[in-house]
Amino acid sequence: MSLVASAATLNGAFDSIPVIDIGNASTPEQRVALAREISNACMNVGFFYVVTGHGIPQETIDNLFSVMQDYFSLPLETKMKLYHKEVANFKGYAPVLDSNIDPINRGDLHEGFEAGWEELIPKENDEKRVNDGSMAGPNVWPEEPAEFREAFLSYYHAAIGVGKLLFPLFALALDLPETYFDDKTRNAAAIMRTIHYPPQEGPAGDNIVGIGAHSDFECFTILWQQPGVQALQVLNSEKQWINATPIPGTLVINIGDQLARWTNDIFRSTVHRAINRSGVRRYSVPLFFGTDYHVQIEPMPSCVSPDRPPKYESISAGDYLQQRLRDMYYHNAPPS
Ligand SMILES: O=C(O)CCC(=O)C(=O)O
Ligand SMILES: [Fe+2]
Repeated sequence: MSLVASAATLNGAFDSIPVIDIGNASTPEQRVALAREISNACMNVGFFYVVTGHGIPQETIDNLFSVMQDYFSLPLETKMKLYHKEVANFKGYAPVLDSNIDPINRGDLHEGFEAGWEELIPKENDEKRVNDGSMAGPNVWPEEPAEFREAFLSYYHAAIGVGKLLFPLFALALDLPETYFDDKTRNAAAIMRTIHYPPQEGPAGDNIVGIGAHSDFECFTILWQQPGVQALQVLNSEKQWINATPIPGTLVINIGDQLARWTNDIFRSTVHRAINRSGVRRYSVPLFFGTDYHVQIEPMPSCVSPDRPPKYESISAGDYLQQRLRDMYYHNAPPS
């Protein structure tokens, strides 16, 4: 069955999020079977958990979790020294209510710290940085906790490894050669955020939630969420919010708008939100994985048919991302 025909059989009325074991993918047969599972998840849900084989050591996760807790406990004025509206492309610190991802809301009840690609041992001429085009700009790092940069980047590079495992599987899932994305993802354009959601006790419906209903901007997101604290919810086609309960030892993967555009919405970029009503602080770490920023994104031929004409114009990945970031952060007063 063609991709377009398969997509037409799936209606997005899921009531749970699939868990996919990416550990057994060494033989061609295993890879094809795995790609089929991924394809179904992307066409019907747009979200899945990956279990085993993601390869991020527990110690790397624990170290990041520990520095995040220390960092977000610092006084606001210390964190505001790296305010992200004064840093290129929004790297650095964003305080609570600074972003508003859902225009019907008043603000997102979380604070975050964001950085992009950087070698752990700094390189004088890091070609990956230089090639970032419209998204270029160095990272900034807090002075304390002292281990913050190392813990952040160690996890970052491990998560990039997960993205590199997934792109060939997405290609197979789209009936493309496994190498299809290789020359489009040389610089692994990826921005990672560490996020702290304070517990929320106010009335429901006051238009402030942890992060309002939205879809992600890049190709796909690799999310670590703190075990034991439920907050993330995913919207199905029946307009029901389905809990993406943290499952220890897994990462959550979700399709973003760039891959949805590329696949003419055959892969779903599903709306989600996070509300922390647990009574305790909650931490999460999304890494937004994209293509190189100069890559043009337009519906691919295998995802277009007479019944499914192209839904999107061609746009460069970097320009698209910049526009979406501006809309999110300048929700009250757009920059002139
Ligand atoms: O914190 C979460 O669980 C989700 C975060 C998220 O959706 C985002 O940052 O785009
Ligand atoms: Fe998101």
